[in-house]
Amino acid sequence: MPDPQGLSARNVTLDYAGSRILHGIDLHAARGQITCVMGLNGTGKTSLLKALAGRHPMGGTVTLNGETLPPGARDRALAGIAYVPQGREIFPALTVAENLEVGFACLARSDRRVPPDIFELFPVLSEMRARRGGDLSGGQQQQLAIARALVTRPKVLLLDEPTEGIQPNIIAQIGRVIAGLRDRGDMAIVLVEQRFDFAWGLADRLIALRRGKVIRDVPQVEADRAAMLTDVSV
Ligand SMILES: Nc1ncnc2c1ncn2[C@@H]1O[C@H](COP(=O)(O)OP(=O)(O)OP(=O)(O)O)[C@@H](O)[C@H]1O
Repeated sequence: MPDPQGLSARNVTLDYAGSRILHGIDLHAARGQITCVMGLNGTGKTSLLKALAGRHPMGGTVTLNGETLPPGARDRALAGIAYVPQGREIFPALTVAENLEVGFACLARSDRRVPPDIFELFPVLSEMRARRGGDLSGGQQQQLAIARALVTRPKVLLLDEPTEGIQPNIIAQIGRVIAGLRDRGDMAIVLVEQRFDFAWGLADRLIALRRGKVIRDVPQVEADRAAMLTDVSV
């Protein structure tokens, strides 16, 4: 029985300059699970995450644990939605510590500290606290982007292609961190991912998008690997 707690989207639509990109998306990302969204390039995966994060105007509704969320990135962040964008968006001239502190903006003053478990999850960030974000490798920047999102103690973590441009040993490490966050049981994770095997290995639920519509939405244990692969790559 899936946990009814989590993030639900109903009939989400999104337009760019009058051109419809998302055509009424429904999804539920349960707390304590990884919901993986896959699909071809340009099919609307990033747009969907931006809509959920309040980064782009959308139609439809988004609820978190049954409460309807307001529009807008700041209010969604305050409600517990954290977004790790494609390309990471690290501030290159700020140090690792300063990049992490960017996450403080949506925390009460008394909560403005980096939880110590962040450095347990990403020991390299502890070693590199004083280094500039721009001096980090791609894999280190990805770890910093996820850590910055975790600083806000989110209820929902939206991850856009965290393995893009990253070497295989770091991909495996990032996979272990994402699985570990899921296993804590208190967060709904939505993962947009192009690497099929990575997604297949991590996901509890798989959603295939095509041309801005959900064409498959299935628990991983019930999914047909070949059918899913066809959905997201042909
Ligand atoms: N700011 C924008 N203005 C206009 N069109 C856009 C904008 N951003 C994306 N698009 C278009 O919207 C469609 C969906 O793009 P989106 O980036 O959401 O897809 P995606 O599935 O994440 O692709 P990718 O895997 O390449 O990142 C594409 O046709 C893209 O060209």
